Amino acid sequence: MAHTIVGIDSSTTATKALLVDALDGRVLDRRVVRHPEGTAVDPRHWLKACDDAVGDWLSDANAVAVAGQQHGMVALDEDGDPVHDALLWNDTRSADAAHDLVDEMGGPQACADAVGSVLVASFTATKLRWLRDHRPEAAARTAQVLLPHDYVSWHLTGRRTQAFTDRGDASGTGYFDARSGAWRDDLAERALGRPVALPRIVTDGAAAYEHESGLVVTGGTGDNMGAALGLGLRPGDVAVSIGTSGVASAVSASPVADGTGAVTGFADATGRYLPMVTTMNAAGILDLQARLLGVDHAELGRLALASSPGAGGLVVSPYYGGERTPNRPRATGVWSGLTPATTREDLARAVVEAMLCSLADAVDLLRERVGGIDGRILLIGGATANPAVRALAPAVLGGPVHVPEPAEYVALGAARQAAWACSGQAEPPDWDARGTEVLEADPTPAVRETYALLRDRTAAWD
Ligand SMILES: Nc1ncnc2c1ncn2[C@@H]1O[C@H](COP(=O)(O)OP(=O)(O)O)[C@@H](O)[C@H]1O
Ligand SMILES: O=C(CO)[C@@H](O)[C@H](O)COP(=O)(O)O
Repeated sequence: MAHTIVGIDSSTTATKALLVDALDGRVLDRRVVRHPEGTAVDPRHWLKACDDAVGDWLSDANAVAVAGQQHGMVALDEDGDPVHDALLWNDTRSADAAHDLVDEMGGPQACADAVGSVLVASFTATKLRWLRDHRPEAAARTAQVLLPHDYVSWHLTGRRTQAFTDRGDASGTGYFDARSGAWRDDLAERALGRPVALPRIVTDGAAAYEHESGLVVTGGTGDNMGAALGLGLRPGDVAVSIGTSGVASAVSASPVADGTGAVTGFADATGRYLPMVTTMNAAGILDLQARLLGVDHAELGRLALASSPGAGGLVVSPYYGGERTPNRPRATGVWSGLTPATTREDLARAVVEAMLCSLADAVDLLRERVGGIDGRILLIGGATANPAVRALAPAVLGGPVHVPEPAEYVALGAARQAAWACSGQAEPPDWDARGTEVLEADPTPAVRETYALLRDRTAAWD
């Protein structure tokens, strides 16, 4: 029998599927199917994208797992059909609901103590509250709430079992106690205004469902937990992901409850925790800048590298779509320092520097609020392919940056979880670590200083 595993990343922009050798984690094939754009999406698109990406791989595979964009609200009726578009992690319409829920829970620290994180608009609970207040007829029909990865995993079982999730993704809902690993049904009910069914929690590395063919479906996890598993993230290291979101994350043996809200105290996919700092404006602002300049990513990178540190005095506050870190859901982008001498090269450089400054803030917050993070910075995610991002990352982050060999680490993490379930072992399989390139550059602290000035000056403008 073939020993193959399928790992799926159902991300914000696309479904990325990997066919992997179960024994050593070698990637045998890879497919990508894009998702619709926007922050509210009919979740059935993800099922079709999954089917199209996976094709006939499952007929021969031993196991499959899905890791998915965190937090999205998939509200389903009694028949399992969506009552509303899924509101994604980067949809900020529930910012007021987040504020109200945190107050109702007794304030930020009490909220973090209860669920591991201080709720912001990204969290599923806030989206349920928005549904209650703005789409009451849809809220009244909601029988079950799933996360994006749960919805796709359930589909892969043919819906022959009760829907399921894992503690990693559950910890991003706002109605799950990350410390004890149990649902807080009362908080889900309080958010939606009525009782609602939640998926069963599948233990890390366990099978959630086995088809008659022998194909095992495992619990899956959130995309950032998947990336940590795929990378084999070690204690002390920080993974910096530059996808639609910007993320700084680290594994931790103990739970984190940061009442300032900067660090979200998620669970991971191996029985530990994954404290994280997340930004909402990462690769997307490079995409927009490339469009505005009428160039592709390669040319954007070339232009940025042809400018100089500080982009000729141009500084950007990159919170174009509202921001989560800092918590400024109504923010828009701000450019400062345009002069008659500003060049296209400066316009490209300024956004790359701004995006990296925002990630450097995220790394600093993680290091300040979580102990023992003194290891490597590992850079992953789509925008890591950009030569300007690679060249400027060590300069802006102020030290060496390790870039693991290009791979879909979220999908690889899902595959590793699926292989783990087949192995029957207590720990995930010890697949060979991928090679890492070390990037170094002279630090440019002045770039971060001017960024911080603009960030703080514009805080009152939202
Ligand atoms: N060479 C590049 N330079 C800059 N951004 C890039 C490059 N290649 C891909 N991207 C961007 O990376 C993002 C996708 O990254 P990915 O980690 O897959 O994100 P997500 O998990 O949100 O789907 C997209 O915004 C894409 O345009
Ligand atoms: O909201 C978060 C983490 O809390 C995001 O990291 C989402 O999980 C989406 O990730 P990408 O699609 O950008 O990878």
